[in-house]
Amino acid sequence: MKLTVNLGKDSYPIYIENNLLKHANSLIGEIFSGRRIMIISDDNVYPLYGQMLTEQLSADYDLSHLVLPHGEGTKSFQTLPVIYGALLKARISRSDLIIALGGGVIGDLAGFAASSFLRGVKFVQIPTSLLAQVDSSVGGKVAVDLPEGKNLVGAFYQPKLVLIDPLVLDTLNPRFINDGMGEVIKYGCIKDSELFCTLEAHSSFTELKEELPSIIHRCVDIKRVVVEHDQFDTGERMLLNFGHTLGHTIEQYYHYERESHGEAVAIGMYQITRLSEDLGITAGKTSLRIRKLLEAYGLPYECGLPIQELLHAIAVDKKNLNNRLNVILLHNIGSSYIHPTTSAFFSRESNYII
Ligand SMILES: NC(=O)c1ccc[n+]([C@@H]2O[C@H](COP(=O)([O-])OP(=O)(O)OC[C@H]3O[C@@H](n4cnc5c(N)ncnc54)[C@H](O)[C@@H]3O)[C@@H](O)[C@H]2O)c1
Ligand SMILES: O=C(O)C(=O)C[C@@H](O)[C@H](O)[C@H](O)COP(=O)(O)O
Ligand SMILES: [Zn+2]
Repeated sequence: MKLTVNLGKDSYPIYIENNLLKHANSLIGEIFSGRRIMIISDDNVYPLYGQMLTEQLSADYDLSHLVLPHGEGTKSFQTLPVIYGALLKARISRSDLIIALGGGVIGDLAGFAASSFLRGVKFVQIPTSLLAQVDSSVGGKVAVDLPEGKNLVGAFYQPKLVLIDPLVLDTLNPRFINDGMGEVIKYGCIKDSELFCTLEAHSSFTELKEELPSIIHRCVDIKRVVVEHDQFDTGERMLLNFGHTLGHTIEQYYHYERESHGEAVAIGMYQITRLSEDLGITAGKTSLRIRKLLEAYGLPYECGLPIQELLHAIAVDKKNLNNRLNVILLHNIGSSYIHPTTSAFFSRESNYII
């Protein structure tokens, strides 16, 4: 399956196919005619898939690689000099290429390094986690975290190519399968009630496996359309942030060490919907449907934190504009909108526990 993200001169193809990694070479050759390639990966993924890639590419290119420790802690400002140093050592120039081989951490981090090194080096996304395949490898948001908040330093920088091989998910830890399902459920909530119903009908990842390539395709296609309409996140793209206002603050509160991104977003989606349902904004029973689906796919829906604890981190959310906190709410499943509000939305009951 092939999709194209149409963004004028920044357009790029996305391929989704089992065993794609085995012939990545030819697809990379279609978009890159330079000499040097640096593969950036982590210490879980590179031992599994690095060789498959290097065996194909080493005949045609000067290859180097950088393997970083896995985990969200690596997606930090402190890792950037390590990457820039490796790029300099490998003599990567603007005519060369960076390949991000890994989950969302590697994609966001290597993508940001690619956007900033020499003011921009081409990069390719080879996402290996479910979350990265359905969400982070597409759309060009690249970033690192700061202690004060998620993704606070970043750029919009589109890849030249995205290669999605669903078979690599066979080696992914079940926790991170569930994690990726958090973003899949998000797409159902914001844009696709049919997808949501399909997920309800299967009610576990094992049952869903046969349909996985088409589910990945559906999610990527939803994101493609949104990004084509609003690449720079000034309107419709904010809908992709459903559950993230609370989700990002939960991640930050626990120093990016407790809830994974998908888990935190899962809690965020349920809790914001519970709040908006209480306010009569969202149709009754919507939060219950979300909660049941999160439970079925092994995701949390609460974390026991008083919402007061999160207010300062909510204040640095990137959707906040002109002193308005823009939160993403649902009318009902499949229908989302941007709700401009203030911190009173979150603090009207001071002891609200999420
Ligand atoms: N840019 C975006 O649009 C966007 C969208 C969603 C999430 N994100 C970001 O993505 C990050 C989370 O991504 P993630 O969930 O992929 O985390 P991750 O990159 O940490 O990957 C999860 C874990 O799985 C391992 N792994 C990855 N692929 C594997 C495979 N095939 N086999 C075995 N192990 C494998 C990794 O080493 C890691 O331990 C967060 O930082 C989040 O903010 C960005
Ligand atoms: O691509 C987008 O736009 C998204 O919001 C997708 C989110 O799933 C993702 O977590 C993104 O990194 C959040 O971006 P941020 O702008 O809230 O940092
Ligand atoms: Zn996300």
